[in-house]
Amino acid sequence: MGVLDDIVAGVREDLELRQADVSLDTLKERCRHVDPALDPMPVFRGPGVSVIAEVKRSSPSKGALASIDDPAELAGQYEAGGAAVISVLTEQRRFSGTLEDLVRVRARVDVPVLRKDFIVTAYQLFEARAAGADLALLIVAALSDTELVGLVERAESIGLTPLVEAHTAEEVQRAVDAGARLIGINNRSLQTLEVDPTTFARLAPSIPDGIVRVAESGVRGPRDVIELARAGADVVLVGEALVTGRDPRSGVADLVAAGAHPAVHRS
Ligand SMILES: O=P(O)(O)OC[C@@H](O)[C@@H](O)c1c[nH]c2ccccc12
Repeated sequence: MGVLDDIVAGVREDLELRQADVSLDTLKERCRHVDPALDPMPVFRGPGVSVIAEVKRSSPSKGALASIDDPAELAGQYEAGGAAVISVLTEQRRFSGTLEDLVRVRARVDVPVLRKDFIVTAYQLFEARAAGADLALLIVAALSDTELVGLVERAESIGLTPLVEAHTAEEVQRAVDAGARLIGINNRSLQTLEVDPTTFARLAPSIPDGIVRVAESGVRGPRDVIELARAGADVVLVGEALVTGRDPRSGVADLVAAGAHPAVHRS
């Protein structure tokens, strides 16, 4: 069993417990009382490379990265540094995140918030929206075509912008066919956990014009942002470098500055 299957199996177990506790109808009711979702697409489509800054305590590949006792404070720093969107990992077993982290982040910042998790059922989309999320990650490799199409549609119908993550040309095609407007290329394989920084540049050309391109994982600093901008990235998603760096606010600001004039760098 690959790492992804293993993680999803754990996610499904935890999900069953929550579903026994809170009904789908209750979640739908909560969704009616949260503020309407924010749309990240205008900023993503605007000039420069947007930065999605991630609240990430640990990962299966690296173990503990940062304790992050106050995720809202960290998110506030990211926002002050110019992050377009805050990503919050809510997976518990491998990434030490919770939905409560997302609720706290949402209460602090004014920019859109992404629920980063292993979403396999509509219930999790309603959970995300009820917690105040504006975007939700959908990982192509974890889903059948029918599931992917259904979750993209469901997300859109409740105001969530799905970020559809692919790792191969075939997965990019499946994301496009599912109607994704926002596609992430993950430089880290969720099967082997290896980062190959050339993955984005290799696959970006297969994403049709008009779809927003997100480069995910392995971004260490401004130079990588310039490289990815040249390769066609509209957005970069960065976790580890920011949570382990000295100052999250200036860390984000440096990435934003590097991506501010991508046309100059684009070959
Ligand atoms: O910490 P990094 O290397 O900057 O990567 C961030 C983000 O891309 C990574 O956390 C991620 C990308 N896709 C995922 C899917 C599930 C969990 C985590 C991820």
